[in-house]
Amino acid sequence: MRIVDAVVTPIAFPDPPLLNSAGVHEPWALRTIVELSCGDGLIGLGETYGDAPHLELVRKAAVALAGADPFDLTAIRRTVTVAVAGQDAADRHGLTGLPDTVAKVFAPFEVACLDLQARSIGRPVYALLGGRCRDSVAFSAYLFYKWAGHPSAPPDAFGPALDPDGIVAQARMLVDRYGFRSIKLKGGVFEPGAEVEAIQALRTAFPEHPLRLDPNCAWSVATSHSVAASTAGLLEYLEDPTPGIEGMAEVAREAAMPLATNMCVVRFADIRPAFTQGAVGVVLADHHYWGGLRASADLARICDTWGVGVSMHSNSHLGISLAAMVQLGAALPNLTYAADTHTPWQDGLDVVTAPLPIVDGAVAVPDGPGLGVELDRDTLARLHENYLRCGVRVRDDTAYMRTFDPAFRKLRPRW
Ligand SMILES: O=C([O-])C(=O)C[C@H](O)[C@@H](O)C(=O)[O-]
Ligand SMILES: [Mg+2]
Repeated sequence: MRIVDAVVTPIAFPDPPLLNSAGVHEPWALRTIVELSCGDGLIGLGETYGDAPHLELVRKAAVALAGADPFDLTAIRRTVTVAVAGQDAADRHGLTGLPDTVAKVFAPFEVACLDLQARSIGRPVYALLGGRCRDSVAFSAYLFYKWAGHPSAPPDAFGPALDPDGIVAQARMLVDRYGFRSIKLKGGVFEPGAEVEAIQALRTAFPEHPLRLDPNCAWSVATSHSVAASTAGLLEYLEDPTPGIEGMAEVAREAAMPLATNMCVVRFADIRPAFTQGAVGVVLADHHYWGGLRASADLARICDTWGVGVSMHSNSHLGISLAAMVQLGAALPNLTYAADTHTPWQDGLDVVTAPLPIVDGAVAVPDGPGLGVELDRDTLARLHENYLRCGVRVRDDTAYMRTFDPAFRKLRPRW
């Protein structure tokens, strides 16, 4: 098998005004869809970020992959490394430098190659990751403070959520629709006491659901200590309360609950300092920046060796990413927590013909060949038209927030 065609399509889809410590989601979320074809009717799919500097590198890598063997991921990674060398696509996660850039650019091609490999033998992707450990992969309800709608548009269907009652109503809507069995609140938006009240209200409304709070490093070490003390017994984990491995380690020494992260352990080089200092009890894997599904499985194995739990991180995404997360989640023996997903916020819109449904808070692992999803070409074309027209080229929650509140700044920590 040889790759004869690598098609890279940037897309944009509507996104509600979800608030976080950096600002607010813009009306359009960007993604890039990768299709690898071997000329025999088989197509492998991948999905990644849509920010312009990243897209440019994905395009360069795609050109360089013509003629590559989709089974030779070592050679494909080498080709990607050469194609992106010297061109840093630094991003808002602080991912920067060649190893981080290679991991992010290689990831959608690795997923697409695994999709191709699996399709060519009529087996699901999880079979290439060591086999299936579970029949379904659990996801959590991912709550956000949000405005009623984007200020330039009418209110959206989700409604506002700006206080504990609004957060509980949002949780109720997501739990009723999808059956989620655990709940994560994106914090770092209001002063910490208000967010603790929201957690207390969630605990009263959902006595059995494990709860998580993630302020994306909006708090100092001292504030984190105090929030950890007032949420002891309420949270299954507290995610990224404060910036940096050292700060997290200080908080972890006193916190009753494990600390989780997708911000201070984001590459293999972070593991030793974070784990030796006891900074985190849970790592949120994300194949989009850890370098694909196999690299994420390696991460999970290292976590297991250290007695660190594994969950999964998400950014606004569509159904190819969800399918990749499900295939990975199926194969990870130690996926001990429900994974994050932004899927409900896309309100049914997808780039695949039959999106994997979330039922009873979980996605049943598909047994069909490859990732288990097919591209919806009409929707792909429509979302690409959105991309051409929408004018957004890099996700910038802070700049968008500043159009409404010019004094707003991204402060980490803020409180
Ligand atoms: O767990 C996290 O930190 C995230 O999911 C990061 C995302 O960017 C989230 O904050 C968002 O969508 O605003
Ligand atoms: Mg997080």
